[in-house]
Amino acid sequence: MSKPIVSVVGAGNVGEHVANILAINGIADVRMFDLARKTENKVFEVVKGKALDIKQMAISLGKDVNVEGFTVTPEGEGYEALEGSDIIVVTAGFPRRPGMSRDDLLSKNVGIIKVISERIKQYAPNSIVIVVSNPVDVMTYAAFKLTGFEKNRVLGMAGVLDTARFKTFLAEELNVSVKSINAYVLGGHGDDMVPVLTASNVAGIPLTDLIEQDRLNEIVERTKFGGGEIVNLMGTSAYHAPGSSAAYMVEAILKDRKEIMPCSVYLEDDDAKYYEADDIYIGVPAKLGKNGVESIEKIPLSEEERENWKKSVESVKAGINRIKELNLI
Ligand SMILES: NC(=O)c1ccc[n+]([C@@H]2O[C@H](COP(=O)([O-])OP(=O)(O)OC[C@H]3O[C@@H](n4cnc5c(N)ncnc54)[C@H](O)[C@@H]3O)[C@@H](O)[C@H]2O)c1
Ligand SMILES: O=C(O)C[C@H](O)C(=O)O
Repeated sequence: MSKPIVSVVGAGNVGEHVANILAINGIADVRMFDLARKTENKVFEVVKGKALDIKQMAISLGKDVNVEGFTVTPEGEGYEALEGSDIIVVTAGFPRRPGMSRDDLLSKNVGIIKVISERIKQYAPNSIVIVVSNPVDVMTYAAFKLTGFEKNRVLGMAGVLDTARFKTFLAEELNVSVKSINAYVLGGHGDDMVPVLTASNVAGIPLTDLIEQDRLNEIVERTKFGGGEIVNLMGTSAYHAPGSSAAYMVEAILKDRKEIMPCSVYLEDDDAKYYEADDIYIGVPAKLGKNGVESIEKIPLSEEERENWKKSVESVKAGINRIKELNLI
Protein backbone atom coordinates (compact mmCIF):
# COMPACT_ATOMS: atom_id res chain seq x y z
CA MET A 1 0.00 0.00 0.00
CA SER A 2 1.31 3.44 -0.83
CA LYS A 3 2.27 5.59 2.11
CA PRO A 4 1.66 9.31 2.59
CA ILE A 5 4.51 11.51 1.38
CA VAL A 6 6.26 13.92 3.74
CA SER A 7 8.81 16.31 2.28
CA VAL A 8 11.46 17.89 4.46
CA VAL A 9 12.99 21.04 3.01
CA GLY A 10 16.35 21.72 4.62
CA ALA A 11 18.05 18.47 5.53
CA GLY A 12 20.41 19.88 8.14
CA ASN A 13 20.43 18.89 11.78
CA VAL A 14 16.70 19.29 12.43
CA GLY A 15 15.56 18.15 8.99
CA GLU A 16 17.51 14.92 9.06
CA HIS A 17 16.13 14.09 12.50
CA VAL A 18 12.57 14.68 11.29
CA ALA A 19 13.25 12.36 8.33
CA ASN A 20 14.92 9.88 10.62
CA ILE A 21 11.97 9.56 13.01
CA LEU A 22 9.37 9.40 10.24
CA ALA A 23 11.37 6.65 8.54
CA ILE A 24 11.93 4.69 11.75
CA ASN A 25 8.22 4.92 12.55
CA GLY A 26 7.52 3.79 8.99
CA ILE A 27 4.54 6.08 8.64
CA ALA A 28 5.47 7.99 5.49
CA ASP A 29 7.74 8.00 2.51
CA VAL A 30 10.14 10.88 2.91
CA ARG A 31 11.61 13.29 0.38
CA MET A 32 14.46 15.47 1.54
CA PHE A 33 15.61 18.69 -0.17
CA ASP A 34 18.80 20.64 0.45
CA LEU A 35 21.57 22.60 -1.24
CA ALA A 36 24.71 21.00 -2.65
CA ARG A 37 27.85 21.37 -0.53
CA LYS A 38 30.74 22.77 -2.54
CA THR A 39 34.42 22.40 -1.70
CA GLU A 40 37.36 23.58 -3.80
CA ASN A 41 37.48 20.42 -5.91
CA LYS A 42 34.14 18.75 -5.56
CA VAL A 43 30.41 19.28 -5.28
CA PHE A 44 28.78 16.96 -2.72
CA GLU A 45 25.09 16.07 -3.01
CA VAL A 46 24.92 15.49 0.72
CA VAL A 47 21.13 15.30 0.82
CA LYS A 48 21.11 12.30 -1.50
CA GLY A 49 23.65 10.56 0.72
CA LYS A 50 21.68 11.35 3.89
CA ALA A 51 18.47 10.02 2.32
CA LEU A 52 20.14 6.79 1.28
CA ASP A 53 21.68 6.36 4.71
CA ILE A 54 18.33 6.99 6.47
CA LYS A 55 16.55 4.58 4.13
CA GLN A 56 19.12 1.87 4.89
CA MET A 57 18.75 2.59 8.60
CA ALA A 58 14.96 2.10 8.36
CA ILE A 59 15.44 -1.08 6.33
CA SER A 60 17.89 -2.37 8.97
CA LEU A 61 15.00 -1.99 11.44
CA GLY A 62 12.62 -3.86 9.14
CA LYS A 63 10.70 -0.80 7.90
CA ASP A 64 9.61 -0.65 4.26
CA VAL A 65 9.86 3.05 3.56
CA ASN A 66 11.21 5.06 0.72
CA VAL A 67 13.52 7.98 1.46
CA GLU A 68 14.87 10.10 -1.39
CA GLY A 69 17.11 13.14 -1.52
CA PHE A 70 16.92 16.05 -3.98
CA THR A 71 19.53 18.71 -4.52
CA VAL A 72 18.09 22.20 -4.91
CA THR A 73 19.51 25.68 -5.43
CA PRO A 74 18.98 28.83 -3.35
CA GLU A 75 17.18 30.31 -6.38
CA GLY A 76 14.55 27.57 -6.20
CA GLU A 77 15.59 25.03 -8.82
CA GLY A 78 15.10 21.31 -8.20
CA TYR A 79 11.82 21.32 -6.28
CA GLU A 80 9.71 19.32 -8.78
CA ALA A 81 9.62 16.30 -6.45
CA LEU A 82 7.55 18.30 -3.93
CA GLU A 83 4.64 17.26 -6.13
CA GLY A 84 2.36 14.80 -4.35
CA SER A 85 3.54 15.76 -0.84
CA ASP A 86 0.87 15.49 1.83
CA ILE A 87 2.90 17.42 4.39
CA ILE A 88 5.97 19.62 3.94
CA VAL A 89 8.21 20.36 6.91
CA VAL A 90 10.37 23.44 6.37
CA THR A 91 13.62 23.30 8.32
CA ALA A 92 15.82 25.26 5.90
CA GLY A 93 17.72 28.24 7.21
CA PHE A 94 20.39 29.40 9.58
CA PRO A 95 20.44 28.25 13.19
CA ARG A 96 21.63 30.61 15.91
CA ARG A 97 25.03 30.53 17.55
CA PRO A 98 25.91 31.51 21.15
CA GLY A 99 25.12 35.16 21.80
CA MET A 100 22.41 35.38 19.14
CA SER A 101 18.65 35.63 19.59
CA ARG A 102 16.28 33.79 17.27
CA ASP A 103 15.21 37.18 15.89
CA ASP A 104 18.79 37.78 14.69
CA LEU A 105 18.06 35.10 12.04
CA LEU A 106 15.04 36.91 10.66
CA SER A 107 16.43 38.81 7.68
CA LYS A 108 18.58 35.91 6.42
CA ASN A 109 15.93 33.22 6.85
CA VAL A 110 12.95 35.08 5.43
CA GLY A 111 14.56 35.17 1.96
CA ILE A 112 14.97 31.38 2.13
CA ILE A 113 11.36 30.90 3.25
CA LYS A 114 10.18 33.10 0.39
CA VAL A 115 11.76 30.93 -2.32
CA ILE A 116 10.61 27.68 -0.66
CA SER A 117 7.04 28.95 -0.15
CA GLU A 118 6.80 29.87 -3.83
CA ARG A 119 7.89 26.36 -4.82
CA ILE A 120 5.47 24.76 -2.37
CA LYS A 121 2.65 26.79 -3.89
CA GLN A 122 3.77 25.78 -7.38
CA TYR A 123 4.32 22.05 -6.88
CA ALA A 124 2.26 21.04 -3.83
CA PRO A 125 -0.74 23.38 -3.69
CA ASN A 126 -2.79 20.96 -1.55
CA SER A 127 -0.15 20.18 1.05
CA ILE A 128 -0.04 21.05 4.74
CA VAL A 129 3.06 23.06 5.71
CA ILE A 130 4.80 22.87 9.08
CA VAL A 131 7.46 25.56 9.49
CA VAL A 132 10.35 25.05 11.89
CA SER A 133 12.89 27.66 10.72
CA ASN A 134 13.42 30.53 13.15
CA PRO A 135 12.14 32.93 14.25
CA VAL A 136 9.38 30.41 13.75
CA ASP A 137 6.24 32.46 14.38
CA VAL A 138 7.39 35.12 11.92
CA MET A 139 8.61 32.57 9.35
CA THR A 140 5.26 30.73 9.57
CA TYR A 141 3.45 34.02 9.00
CA ALA A 142 5.65 34.60 5.94
CA ALA A 143 4.93 31.08 4.60
CA PHE A 144 1.18 31.64 5.13
CA LYS A 145 1.20 34.90 3.18
CA LEU A 146 3.54 33.65 0.45
CA THR A 147 1.79 30.33 -0.24
CA GLY A 148 -1.67 31.90 0.03
CA PHE A 149 -2.85 28.61 1.61
CA GLU A 150 -5.80 28.47 4.00
CA LYS A 151 -4.76 29.10 7.62
CA ASN A 152 -5.48 25.50 8.67
CA ARG A 153 -2.78 24.28 6.25
CA VAL A 154 0.10 26.39 7.54
CA LEU A 155 1.40 26.02 11.09
CA GLY A 156 4.63 26.34 13.04
CA MET A 157 6.43 24.00 15.43
CA ALA A 158 7.56 25.39 18.79
CA GLY A 159 5.06 24.79 21.58
CA VAL A 160 5.45 21.02 21.44
CA LEU A 161 9.19 21.50 21.97
CA ASP A 162 8.90 24.20 24.65
CA THR A 163 6.32 22.10 26.50
CA ALA A 164 8.56 19.03 26.27
CA ARG A 165 11.33 21.07 27.91
CA PHE A 166 8.97 22.25 30.67
CA LYS A 167 7.80 18.66 31.23
CA THR A 168 11.41 17.43 31.32
CA PHE A 169 12.25 19.77 34.18
CA LEU A 170 8.99 19.04 36.03
CA ALA A 171 9.42 15.27 35.71
CA GLU A 172 12.97 15.56 37.08
CA GLU A 173 11.91 17.84 39.93
CA LEU A 174 8.97 15.69 41.05
CA ASN A 175 10.33 12.29 40.10
CA VAL A 176 7.17 11.43 38.16
CA SER A 177 6.54 10.07 34.70
CA VAL A 178 5.94 12.63 31.99
CA LYS A 179 2.66 10.75 31.39
CA SER A 180 1.32 12.18 34.66
CA ILE A 181 2.11 15.77 33.68
CA ASN A 182 -0.21 18.16 31.87
CA ALA A 183 1.59 21.32 30.89
CA TYR A 184 1.38 24.08 28.31
CA VAL A 185 3.88 26.59 27.03
CA LEU A 186 2.22 29.14 24.79
CA GLY A 187 3.04 32.44 23.11
CA GLY A 188 5.83 33.24 20.69
CA HIS A 189 8.89 30.99 20.50
CA GLY A 190 11.22 33.54 22.08
CA ASP A 191 12.38 34.64 25.51
CA ASP A 192 8.85 35.94 26.19
CA MET A 193 7.16 32.55 25.80
CA VAL A 194 4.48 31.84 28.43
CA PRO A 195 4.50 28.63 30.49
CA VAL A 196 0.85 28.58 31.62
CA LEU A 197 0.99 27.49 35.26
CA THR A 198 -2.76 27.72 35.79
CA ALA A 199 -3.29 25.07 33.09
CA SER A 200 -0.37 22.87 34.19
CA ASN A 201 -0.66 20.13 36.79
CA VAL A 202 0.50 16.70 37.86
CA ALA A 203 -2.33 14.19 38.15
CA GLY A 204 -4.68 17.17 38.43
CA ILE A 205 -2.74 18.75 41.32
CA PRO A 206 -1.68 22.34 40.51
CA LEU A 207 2.08 22.83 40.22
CA THR A 208 1.91 25.59 42.82
CA ASP A 209 0.76 22.97 45.37
CA LEU A 210 3.68 20.71 44.53
CA ILE A 211 6.68 22.99 44.06
CA GLU A 212 7.80 26.00 46.13
CA GLN A 213 7.20 29.25 44.25
CA ASP A 214 10.92 30.19 44.02
CA ARG A 215 11.83 26.78 42.64
CA LEU A 216 8.89 26.89 40.21
CA ASN A 217 10.10 30.30 39.00
CA GLU A 218 13.53 28.78 38.33
CA ILE A 219 11.94 25.96 36.30
CA VAL A 220 9.87 28.46 34.33
CA GLU A 221 12.96 30.55 33.55
CA ARG A 222 14.96 27.47 32.52
CA THR A 223 12.10 26.50 30.18
CA LYS A 224 11.95 29.95 28.60
CA PHE A 225 15.68 29.86 27.91
CA GLY A 226 15.75 26.12 27.13
CA GLY A 227 16.86 26.67 23.53
CA GLY A 228 19.65 29.02 24.59
CA GLU A 229 20.88 26.55 27.21
CA ILE A 230 21.52 24.04 24.44
CA VAL A 231 23.00 26.62 22.06
CA ASN A 232 25.51 27.54 24.78
CA LEU A 233 26.42 23.89 25.32
CA MET A 234 26.64 22.82 21.66
CA GLY A 235 27.59 26.00 19.79
CA THR A 236 24.56 25.43 17.57
CA SER A 237 20.92 24.87 18.33
CA ALA A 238 19.05 21.76 19.42
CA TYR A 239 17.88 19.22 16.87
CA HIS A 240 16.86 15.92 18.52
CA ALA A 241 13.86 17.30 20.43
CA PRO A 242 12.97 19.79 17.66
CA GLY A 243 13.07 16.93 15.12
CA SER A 244 10.88 14.65 17.24
CA SER A 245 8.46 17.50 18.02
CA ALA A 246 7.92 18.23 14.32
CA ALA A 247 7.59 14.50 13.56
CA TYR A 248 5.00 14.22 16.36
CA MET A 249 2.91 16.95 14.70
CA VAL A 250 3.25 15.22 11.31
CA GLU A 251 2.04 11.96 12.79
CA ALA A 252 -0.94 13.63 14.53
CA ILE A 253 -2.04 15.00 11.16
CA LEU A 254 -1.39 11.85 9.11
CA LYS A 255 -3.18 9.68 11.64
CA ASP A 256 -6.03 12.18 12.09
CA ARG A 257 -5.48 12.00 15.85
CA LYS A 258 -7.45 15.13 16.82
CA GLU A 259 -4.80 15.70 19.47
CA ILE A 260 -4.54 19.13 21.03
CA MET A 261 -1.03 20.51 21.31
CA PRO A 262 0.52 23.97 21.35
CA CYS A 263 1.33 25.10 17.79
CA SER A 264 2.02 28.40 16.12
CA VAL A 265 -1.23 29.14 14.30
CA TYR A 266 -2.97 32.07 12.63
CA LEU A 267 -5.26 34.13 14.84
CA GLU A 268 -8.21 36.08 13.46
CA ASP A 269 -11.89 36.71 14.26
CA ASP A 270 -13.03 35.04 17.49
CA ASP A 271 -9.59 33.62 18.30
CA ALA A 272 -8.00 37.04 17.78
CA LYS A 273 -10.57 38.59 20.09
CA TYR A 274 -9.96 36.07 22.87
CA TYR A 275 -6.18 36.19 22.57
CA GLU A 276 -6.11 39.97 21.92
CA ALA A 277 -3.89 39.49 18.89
CA ASP A 278 -5.03 39.75 15.28
CA ASP A 279 -3.30 38.76 12.02
CA ILE A 280 -0.45 36.97 13.79
CA TYR A 281 1.07 33.49 14.08
CA ILE A 282 1.68 32.56 17.73
CA GLY A 283 1.55 29.50 19.98
CA VAL A 284 -1.84 28.42 21.31
CA PRO A 285 -3.41 24.99 21.83
CA ALA A 286 -4.60 23.63 18.48
CA LYS A 287 -6.33 20.41 17.50
CA LEU A 288 -4.40 18.59 14.77
CA GLY A 289 -6.09 16.17 12.41
CA LYS A 290 -6.21 15.27 8.73
CA ASN A 291 -7.11 18.85 7.78
CA GLY A 292 -4.15 20.31 9.66
CA VAL A 293 -5.29 22.79 12.32
CA GLU A 294 -8.88 21.73 12.96
CA SER A 295 -9.64 24.09 15.84
CA ILE A 296 -7.99 26.54 18.18
CA GLU A 297 -8.68 26.23 21.89
CA LYS A 298 -9.21 29.19 24.18
CA ILE A 299 -7.19 28.39 27.28
CA PRO A 300 -7.99 30.38 30.45
CA LEU A 301 -5.15 32.70 31.48
CA SER A 302 -4.62 34.37 34.86
CA GLU A 303 -4.15 38.14 34.95
CA GLU A 304 -0.37 37.74 35.22
CA GLU A 305 -0.28 35.18 32.39
CA ARG A 306 -2.35 37.50 30.20
CA GLU A 307 0.14 40.33 30.84
CA ASN A 308 3.03 38.01 29.88
CA TRP A 309 1.06 36.83 26.86
CA LYS A 310 0.65 40.45 25.68
CA LYS A 311 4.43 40.98 25.87
CA SER A 312 4.97 37.88 23.77
CA VAL A 313 2.43 39.11 21.20
CA GLU A 314 4.30 42.42 20.97
CA SER A 315 7.61 40.62 20.31
CA VAL A 316 6.13 38.50 17.51
CA LYS A 317 4.33 41.53 16.04
CA ALA A 318 7.64 43.41 15.94
CA GLY A 319 9.14 40.57 13.87
CA ILE A 320 6.17 40.51 11.51
CA ASN A 321 6.46 44.28 11.05
CA ARG A 322 10.14 43.86 10.21
CA ILE A 323 9.43 41.43 7.36
CA LYS A 324 6.67 43.70 6.11
CA GLU A 325 9.20 46.55 6.02
CA LEU A 326 11.61 44.36 4.04
CA ASN A 327 8.85 44.10 1.40
CA LEU A 328 9.36 40.34 1.23
CA ILE A 329 5.75 39.34 1.89
N1 LIG B 1 10.97 26.10 15.80
C1 LIG B 1 11.82 25.51 16.60
O1 LIG B 1 11.49 25.16 17.73
C2 LIG B 1 13.22 25.22 16.13
C3 LIG B 1 14.01 24.26 16.77
C4 LIG B 1 15.30 24.00 16.28
C5 LIG B 1 15.76 24.70 15.18
N2 LIG B 1 14.99 25.62 14.59
C6 LIG B 1 15.42 26.36 13.41
O2 LIG B 1 15.45 25.44 12.31
C7 LIG B 1 16.40 25.90 11.35
C8 LIG B 1 17.35 24.77 10.98
O3 LIG B 1 18.15 24.42 12.09
P1 LIG B 1 19.29 23.31 11.93
O4 LIG B 1 19.88 23.13 13.25
O5 LIG B 1 18.74 22.16 11.20
O6 LIG B 1 20.31 24.09 11.00
P2 LIG B 1 21.34 23.40 9.95
O7 LIG B 1 22.27 24.48 9.54
O8 LIG B 1 21.88 22.16 10.51
O9 LIG B 1 20.40 23.03 8.74
C9 LIG B 1 19.79 23.98 7.93
C10 LIG B 1 19.79 23.41 6.53
O10 LIG B 1 19.10 24.33 5.69
C11 LIG B 1 19.76 24.27 4.43
N3 LIG B 1 19.48 25.46 3.65
C12 LIG B 1 19.99 26.69 3.83
N4 LIG B 1 19.54 27.52 2.87
C13 LIG B 1 18.72 26.79 2.09
C14 LIG B 1 17.96 27.08 0.94
N5 LIG B 1 17.96 28.31 0.39
N6 LIG B 1 17.25 26.09 0.37
C15 LIG B 1 17.25 24.84 0.90
N7 LIG B 1 17.97 24.50 1.99
C16 LIG B 1 18.69 25.47 2.58
C17 LIG B 1 21.24 24.16 4.79
O11 LIG B 1 22.00 23.69 3.70
C18 LIG B 1 21.21 23.21 5.96
O12 LIG B 1 21.41 21.87 5.59
C19 LIG B 1 17.08 27.10 12.00
O13 LIG B 1 16.50 28.29 11.53
C20 LIG B 1 16.82 26.90 13.47
O14 LIG B 1 16.87 28.11 14.19
C21 LIG B 1 13.72 25.89 15.04
O1 LIG C 1 17.19 27.81 20.31
C1 LIG C 1 17.17 27.85 19.10
O2 LIG C 1 17.71 28.75 18.44
C2 LIG C 1 16.58 26.70 18.33
C3 LIG C 1 15.19 26.38 18.74
O3 LIG C 1 14.35 27.47 18.61
C4 LIG C 1 15.12 25.80 20.12
O4 LIG C 1 14.36 26.30 20.95
O5 LIG C 1 15.82 24.80 20.37
